[in-house]
Amino acid sequence: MVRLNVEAVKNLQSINPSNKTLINKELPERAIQFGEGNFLRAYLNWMLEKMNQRNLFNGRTVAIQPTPHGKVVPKLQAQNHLYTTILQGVENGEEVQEVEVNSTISRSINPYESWEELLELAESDSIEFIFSNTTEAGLVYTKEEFPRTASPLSYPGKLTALLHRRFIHEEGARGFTIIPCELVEDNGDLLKSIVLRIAEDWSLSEDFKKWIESHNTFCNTLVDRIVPGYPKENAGEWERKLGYEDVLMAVGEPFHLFVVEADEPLEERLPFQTAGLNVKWAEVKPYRDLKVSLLNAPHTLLFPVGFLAGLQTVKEVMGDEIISSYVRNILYNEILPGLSFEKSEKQGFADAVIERFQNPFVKHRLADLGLNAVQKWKSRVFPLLPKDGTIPESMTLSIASLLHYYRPNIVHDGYFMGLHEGSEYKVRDDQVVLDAFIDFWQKDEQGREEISRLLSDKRIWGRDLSMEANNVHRYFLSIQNNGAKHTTEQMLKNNLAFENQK
Ligand SMILES: NC(=O)c1ccc[n+]([C@@H]2O[C@H](COP(=O)([O-])OP(=O)(O)OC[C@H]3O[C@@H](n4cnc5c(N)ncnc54)[C@H](O)[C@@H]3O)[C@@H](O)[C@H]2O)c1
Ligand SMILES: O=P(O)(O)OC[C@@H](O)[C@@H](O)[C@H](O)[C@H](O)CO
Repeated sequence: MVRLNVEAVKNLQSINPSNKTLINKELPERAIQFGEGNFLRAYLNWMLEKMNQRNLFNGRTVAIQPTPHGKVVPKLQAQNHLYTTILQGVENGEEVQEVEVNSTISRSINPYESWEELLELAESDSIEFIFSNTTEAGLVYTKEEFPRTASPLSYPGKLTALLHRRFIHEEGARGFTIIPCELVEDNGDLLKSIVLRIAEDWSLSEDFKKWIESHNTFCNTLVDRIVPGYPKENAGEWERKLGYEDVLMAVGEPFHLFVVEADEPLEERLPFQTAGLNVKWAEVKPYRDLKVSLLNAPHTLLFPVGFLAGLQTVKEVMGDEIISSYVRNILYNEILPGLSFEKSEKQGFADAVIERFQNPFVKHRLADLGLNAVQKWKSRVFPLLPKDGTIPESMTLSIASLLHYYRPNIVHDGYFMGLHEGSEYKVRDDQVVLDAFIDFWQKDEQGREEISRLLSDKRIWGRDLSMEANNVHRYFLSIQNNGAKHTTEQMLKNNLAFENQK
């Protein structure tokens, strides 16, 4: 079977003239994107494609590999930077499906090999926008040297170097509109503050720092679309249908929401709404609170429980009577009451989340939700806890499950592999977190004292959770002895009995 590339698309277009992939259209490079992961490709690039199809944006982006271990850039290059987006779901009771080839990436750069090629983009007149998605782990301050002739390691380091090149290239140069898509609170403000801090570390001039402030716009954003990415289980089926091999196929749900908070009107330069996309130029916080609390936090909470119960995907979780009741308990009983939104609004959002979790086409793998889970606990779950700091029952059970899930079988550099019912899965998190769990599981036994010590470690959780040690230990033991499903069932029964007594 042929690999997806320009030739393959031309052949398809000769067979099927309704295939409108914009391969022949010369479009200027108008943006840089740090990150080339599934999400960015099935979300931002999909939106750019939609605009290009309507002659609205008329531009392409240059994709930058954010880390030295990236594997996507060579794949993009082997496919002339083309890949397929597959959106599937149920809307108003009707099955919907959209499959198209995305042609919005003009080229891709591995900055660790071609640093100067990246810096040259700073001198381009056509580039106006910088997008990014480097995960929560990428949007962080790292103290590092200014290597000048080689790429800094961090994303903000690369961005600072790029901005600096633009600043010194041309006096009074126009800056960029910088739109980070990482799921981090106040991502634009944070990125700007990190860039300014790095400029300070690197002793760059005051004029440069002023230019960052005055000539560049950093937007806070909120992104929403479930993108499980490559369809591992039925890739062959898709390739037979499509008529080509595509190792970068990205599956997602049709639902999408992009909230962008900008100091300047952007719709004219980025006509998302004109293209019919669900983009709001609005204050991010209310949307973010609702979405992170009712969609991301439940993801983070449900994954270890479902996984230990022998389930693989969110859809399977929703098909399991006990574990789906657990999810509903989290959503409706533990999270919803604490959210300060109008009742019908939060109820409506929660109902929609349940429907999105049930999407029969989206195979959102629990093991993927589990990447960087402790970081996600900190940013998504802890803000939901009651003021007195106590942890509700379902959440406590989730922590106990997380402790089991973070059990190393084989340790590698920067991650470890866990083992459950004969299958391996990857655990990635901050090194300090990984080290603490490696240490915990090396102990002769994981008793109450050890659990309490682990929970009290602020380097892991950012807070002391040891007051929940008894409860976590109880669930931890029950999962060990009776399994996660039975433990969940008991927890729900006890909870119900307790609720009925009140
Ligand atoms: N997949 C989804 O459903 C979805 C939906 C909304 C938001 N998101 C957000 O998008 C992020 C990425 O998801 P994805 O599905 O594209 O994952 P992915 O693994 O396909 O892509 C991750 C990208 O981040 C980069 N990256 C990873 N660690 C990094 C680090 N430490 N420093 C710099 N760059 C780093 C990778 O190189 C890659 O470009 C998630 O963390 C999430 O916050 C995902
Ligand atoms: O992508 P992650 O792993 O950071 O988070 C997992 C999910 O909660 C997340 O991807 C959601 O599906 C997404 O945020 C929906 O917009």
